[in-house]
Amino acid sequence: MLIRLACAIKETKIRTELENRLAQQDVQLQFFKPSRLSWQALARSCADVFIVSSPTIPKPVESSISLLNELPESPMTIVLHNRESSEEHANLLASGVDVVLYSGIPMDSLLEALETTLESRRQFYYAERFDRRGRFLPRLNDFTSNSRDMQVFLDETRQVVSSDATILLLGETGVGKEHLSKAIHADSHRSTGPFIAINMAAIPEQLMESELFGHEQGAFTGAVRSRRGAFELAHGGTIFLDEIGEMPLQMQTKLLRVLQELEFTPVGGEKSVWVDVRVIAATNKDLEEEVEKGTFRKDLYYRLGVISLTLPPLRKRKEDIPSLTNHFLTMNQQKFGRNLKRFSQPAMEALCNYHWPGNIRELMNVIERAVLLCKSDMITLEELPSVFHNTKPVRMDGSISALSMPQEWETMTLPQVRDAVYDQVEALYLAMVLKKTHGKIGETAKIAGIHPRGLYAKMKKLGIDKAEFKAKG
Ligand SMILES: Nc1ncnc2c1ncn2[C@@H]1O[C@H](COP(=O)(O)OP(=O)(O)OP(=O)(O)O)[C@@H](O)[C@H]1O
Repeated sequence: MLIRLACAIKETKIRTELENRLAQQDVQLQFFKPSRLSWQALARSCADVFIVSSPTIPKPVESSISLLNELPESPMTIVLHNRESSEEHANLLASGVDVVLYSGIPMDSLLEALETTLESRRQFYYAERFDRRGRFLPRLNDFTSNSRDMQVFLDETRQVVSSDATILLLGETGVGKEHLSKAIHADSHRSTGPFIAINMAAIPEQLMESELFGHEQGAFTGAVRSRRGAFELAHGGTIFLDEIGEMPLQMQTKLLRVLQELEFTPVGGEKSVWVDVRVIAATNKDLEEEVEKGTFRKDLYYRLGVISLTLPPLRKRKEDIPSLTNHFLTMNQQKFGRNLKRFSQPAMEALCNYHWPGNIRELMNVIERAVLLCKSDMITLEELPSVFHNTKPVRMDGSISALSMPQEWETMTLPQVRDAVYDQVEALYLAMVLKKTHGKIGETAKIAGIHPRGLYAKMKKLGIDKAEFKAKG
């Protein structure tokens, strides 16, 4: 992360020295004119460290300093004092200033003292990250798999961890793209830097530029304070751009430029900011198709996809379902203080036969629910949602099979049975039409009488992959 240093310094010599010495570091300097200083504007600069000459502080000093101390960044304040009076020095410290420096000391000593403050700020961020990293960030060694596809995938991933190249992670929703990108970050030489994730689908279009690149105060109505963007926050680490396929074309052009130069100008700003960031982008969209449709820039697609990795869906790595299930069982036992031994055999079989449209996220949720509902020390079929009660796998080859009437229906409610049957019928119908159209979405949607977007959503939910029908065509 870049450290923002806001200065309102009367001594020109100190200003010049600061500019010269800090220019090459991870420090972004902003100078305010001491003669026309607005304390409110200074406070809105979103700085990590303030350095001000004592005569610039409006009276009463205590309230001016407490205004800075209460800012969301919890900034540090350094006051340059032009007199060597220990009483005034003590008074400044008592009003909440972190460091008081006599401006008459040799320049080297002054800069050294300033450097110590900057270093403690770096440690502040490092400590924050270390905590989070220690508790949450997965490592690549945590990813073990019995599936051949997944093993190949993990070998490929290990080969690219140490490089700084941009990665494009592809795969259906919930397959673990963000989880994996955290592991790539934690195993890379950037692990002591921040990991910043930002989801393009979750940001309104008009705020996207500011979210990514920050803004200066007054840049637009409502921008009362300056704000850092995700790229600046990720300095020294990794930025994860989730749902990149949702990024509007205009922003794609800006992103492409930033990826090429690693330099950007915050909205409403004048100076460009340089950052050292590794970019990992992810999407569950077919970007090639988006390029063909003209909704995704071809040059950006190539730039992002220097290394392109596709995480297999859970239904294509069924060998891993038992170990993942047990992993989530242990996790939830700890979370809810339960002591459950295992899954019954029919329950585990049902989990393995299911087509998992929501992938690992769905599995995680199903296990959490089962742990909460379980009354004995073993999770049975009853504790799984109704769709698992018919363990017959849905056939995706387009052939129609008669609906089965499983024994479990005897104990299910009518709405539960209706849901289970409805999903099964929809899956069989769509598979039949996709087979006929050789996986063409537009044509299938037309026959089905629904919008292509609705068709995509249904296929995603039901775990239907159009590629399976293309191959057969
Ligand atoms: N290998 C794994 N081991 C344990 N938990 C995992 C694993 N992979 C994914 N998860 C968990 O599954 C959930 C979904 O994963 P994640 O958010 O990374 O998926 P995604 O592919 O990025 O989804 P989306 O495309 O919807 O953003 C997360 O809570 C994540 O922690």
